Amino acid sequence: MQNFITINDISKTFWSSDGKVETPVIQPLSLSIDEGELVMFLGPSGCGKTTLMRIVGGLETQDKGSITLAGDVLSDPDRRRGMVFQAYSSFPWLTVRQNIKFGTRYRKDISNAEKEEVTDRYLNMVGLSNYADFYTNRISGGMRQRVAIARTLASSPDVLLMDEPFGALDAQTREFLQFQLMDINKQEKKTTIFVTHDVEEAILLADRILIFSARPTRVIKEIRVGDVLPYDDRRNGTANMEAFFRMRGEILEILRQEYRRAQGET
Ligand SMILES: Nc1ncnc2c1ncn2[C@@H]1O[C@H](COP(=O)(O)OP(=O)(O)OP(=O)(O)O)[C@@H](O)[C@H]1O
Repeated sequence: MQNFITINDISKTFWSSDGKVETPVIQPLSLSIDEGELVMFLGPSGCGKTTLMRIVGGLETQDKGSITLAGDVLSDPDRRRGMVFQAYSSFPWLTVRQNIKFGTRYRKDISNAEKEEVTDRYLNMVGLSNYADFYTNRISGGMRQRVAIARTLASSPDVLLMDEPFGALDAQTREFLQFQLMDINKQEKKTTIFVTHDVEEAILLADRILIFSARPTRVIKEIRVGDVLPYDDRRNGTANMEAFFRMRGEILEILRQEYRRAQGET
């Protein structure tokens, strides 16, 4: 479905607690995301990427504008939007398996037996079957993040919202989960918004990269990665490296220019 998520003229300003200092973060901004699309948000630090994602997730309210999901206007958080943050979040009094199963708790579309199957499926997918009965305060941070991702997927949201989910992971776990996410996105056609600082991660994962300006933010560049680097090549590790590095260089230059512009140098 085209325009599965639409962001219509959203604006947001934060105010200091005494109401004297305003920080305009998002000026009227509109964009749309298709069903099954994996869109990466890139932009200078503090430009408003997380704020925009939190507004899409219903965790932050916009001053003006609206968000629709499959035609429905969104407000409060609901099960249709699943969020994964950088900080590892899991319930330490539950085992790995129980944590993941917790994601299925409010699902009415599947039976109890299917909830067990779904739990096992995501437990395997994130490579934690051998740790199923461990409490999550007895596993590493990277493993806890895998639990959080599996739990969110088990809840079967229509949209996955990921805020630097792999930012704190070691290189191997990060790469493993990046490929898992690519597979999930393609197999389940899971619409995903993913915030990152990592240009290479953005190119590896994205159907489309949106580069945001400094505050108040707007989209300054849109890149359909697959036009230059076909998805299968990226997934199989056979991407044209010259094209990869050219795209990386172009993006870094846009970010550099935006940084300088925001500092008043250009
Ligand atoms: N609750 C809040 N109250 C006041 N200001 C806020 C609040 N949340 C965010 N901000 C400010 O809004 C701006 C955008 O923050 P946001 O976290 O959305 O940026 P970001 O692009 O995700 O940054 P980063 O890439 O560094 O994570 C920043 O200047 C931040 O200080």
